[in-house]
Amino acid sequence: MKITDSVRRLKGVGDKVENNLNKLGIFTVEDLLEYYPRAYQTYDVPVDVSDIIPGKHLAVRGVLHRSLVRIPGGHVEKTAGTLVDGDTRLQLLWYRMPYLRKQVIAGKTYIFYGVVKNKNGQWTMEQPEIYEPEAYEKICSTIQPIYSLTEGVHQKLIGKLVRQVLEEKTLFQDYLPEKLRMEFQLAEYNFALQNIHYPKNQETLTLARRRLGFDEFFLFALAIRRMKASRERSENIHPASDRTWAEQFIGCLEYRLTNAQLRAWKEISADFSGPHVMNRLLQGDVGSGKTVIAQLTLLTAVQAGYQGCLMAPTEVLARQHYESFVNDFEKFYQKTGICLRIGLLTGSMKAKEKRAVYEALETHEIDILIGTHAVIQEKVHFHDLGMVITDEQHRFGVSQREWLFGKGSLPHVLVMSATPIPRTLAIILYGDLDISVIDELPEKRKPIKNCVVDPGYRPAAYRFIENQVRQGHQVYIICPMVEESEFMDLENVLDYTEKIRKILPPSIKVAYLHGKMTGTQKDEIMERFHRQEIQVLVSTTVIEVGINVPNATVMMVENAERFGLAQLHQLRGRVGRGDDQSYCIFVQSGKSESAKERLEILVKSNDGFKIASEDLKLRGPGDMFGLRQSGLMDFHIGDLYQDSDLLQVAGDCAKKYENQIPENLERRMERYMRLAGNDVIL
Ligand SMILES: Nc1ncnc2c1ncn2[C@@H]1O[C@H](COP(=O)(O)OP(=O)(O)OP(=O)(O)O)[C@@H](O)[C@H]1O
Repeated sequence: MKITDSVRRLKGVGDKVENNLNKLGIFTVEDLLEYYPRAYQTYDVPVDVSDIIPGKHLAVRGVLHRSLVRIPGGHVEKTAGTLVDGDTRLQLLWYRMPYLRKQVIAGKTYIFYGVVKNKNGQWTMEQPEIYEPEAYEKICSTIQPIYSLTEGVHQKLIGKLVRQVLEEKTLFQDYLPEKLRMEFQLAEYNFALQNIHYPKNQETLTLARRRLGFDEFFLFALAIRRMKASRERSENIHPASDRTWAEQFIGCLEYRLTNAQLRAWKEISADFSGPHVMNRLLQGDVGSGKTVIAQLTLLTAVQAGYQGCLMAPTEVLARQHYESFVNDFEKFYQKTGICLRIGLLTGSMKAKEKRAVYEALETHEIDILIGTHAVIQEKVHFHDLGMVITDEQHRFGVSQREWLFGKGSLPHVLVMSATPIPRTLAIILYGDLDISVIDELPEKRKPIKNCVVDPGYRPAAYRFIENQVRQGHQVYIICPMVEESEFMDLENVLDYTEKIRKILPPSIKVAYLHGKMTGTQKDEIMERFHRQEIQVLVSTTVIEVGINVPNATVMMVENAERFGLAQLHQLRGRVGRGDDQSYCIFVQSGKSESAKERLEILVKSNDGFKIASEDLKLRGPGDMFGLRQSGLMDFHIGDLYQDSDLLQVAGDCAKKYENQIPENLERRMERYMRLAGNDVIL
């Protein structure tokens, strides 16, 4: 067997299973081995009912004195049973599993595995796994993997297939020389694979994770270094030396650019007149003012006679940029008489509208095109594209390269990023790009006032919100779910909107926004929010990136404990974008002290990188696969924030051993580049 073989080679994989595995992105044996568990379960020694500890995964031993019964009522079919031990009773509850009533026999001893919660005043274990004592014995004191699943692929199947491959002892040769492994304290590769799937104990799991995380970062860093070394910087065929429009534009702004913005602009502007095409990263924390730099850049390209294009990661954001560009360049026109023609192209536009945009681009009747990535890649032909601005999640891969360069236009490229990463790490990750950093917020900005509260604070929060709206401001409320779920007791956008409409006076317009709405519906809501026709927007995290409504001054996050801190930091970045004092209310449901402590980090700091890194320290390495930070450069295991030390090690190692690494690593390098969202970077 070779690792590049199809999973079809494995015992137990026929057409149907293969198809289902493919849905999970598993095509080859290697894909399967790198389909790492999303979490682990520790199967401890069983306890008696009287010894249960709520809130923890537990194995409880007990005899059901009566058969399981059906619980009437509710939307979902329920089956229940009760374990009794002296005065303590534990209710066992299963949803949609009526067959258990026949399988589980009264009078027999079982082990029930799950989390004990207080449900309506009763200790309850929901959806417990059921084991006969002999079966439990086999897994007792082990750490078992939990894989993400899809229809037709269950835990046991993946486990069985993975074991089958792991038994092939000769499958992998560690490509890292032993000397290097020793120097950087890295486990051997086969050991790591074995222990990431079936850890012997917590310690071997930590070692495995470190090694495999290292591999991802190392090969990625190596690929970036090789690319940088091998790439001959293309010639600058779109020089632009006249800055007068940009200077006029700066003169028309209602605010002064910060020193950091001016510095970034100077660096970008120097690229325009340099000998090589621009390939630059513009990095700045939330709300630091990257958009105006993008405007200056595009304006300068247009002044030199070229077209420019700005690609946004979502439709909502593309439209928002479009509206603000049209607005800002209209003001510019009023003051200077210089007219820029802006176009919009998104997936949800009608075919006829799109055709009109294609035509206008070819005939150069549009100077700046704003759109999403999806549409821009296909049928678009520019007359002379000189400048492309994109975001970090969409650095260009092979297909986009064809699109960009196939037409011989060789434009400048500026990549924008709001991910707060220290420069040393940015150099490893973006080593192929020049880097400009906006490390300063506009001077008039007042720091956001934050608080972490429990749900009992809501009435006061609503009064506060009402007050802010009376003063002309707007409010976001974030819920983790779109609609109610019987499995998770979390706030959801639809019910919350209904509830808060009743609580707030009718003059306050409340609307909702979530990812299941169509593009047009979302646009409509966002436009109305921009126009201040909506004062309170209840939303999922769809508004996480980029939304800019400076009039919004309150962000209330329900079930804040459910989110990663980096994500909460991005969310919080939606307020505090204007001169007014802004507020962020994190509502923590549940009493967990550690969750509160985590959220307090946000209250204390506004430094995105520090926040994400502190988060890890608090949670400790035991929670390695817990809440991931928001998904920039999704490596399988490595997380930029949690593993920043490892990234640094991998970067150092790539630098030091660049020329001593075996030749045949190309395939794997490419693999990790693709993983991180970059086929091959320009
Ligand atoms: N120097 C400045 N002084 C005052 N306000 C500014 C300055 N620069 C930008 N702004 C304003 O700050 C707000 C945020 O800027 P912008 O939308 O460019 O942020 P961003 O860097 O793109 O942030 P994010 O990554 O969160 O989208 C905008 O309303 C913008 O007009």
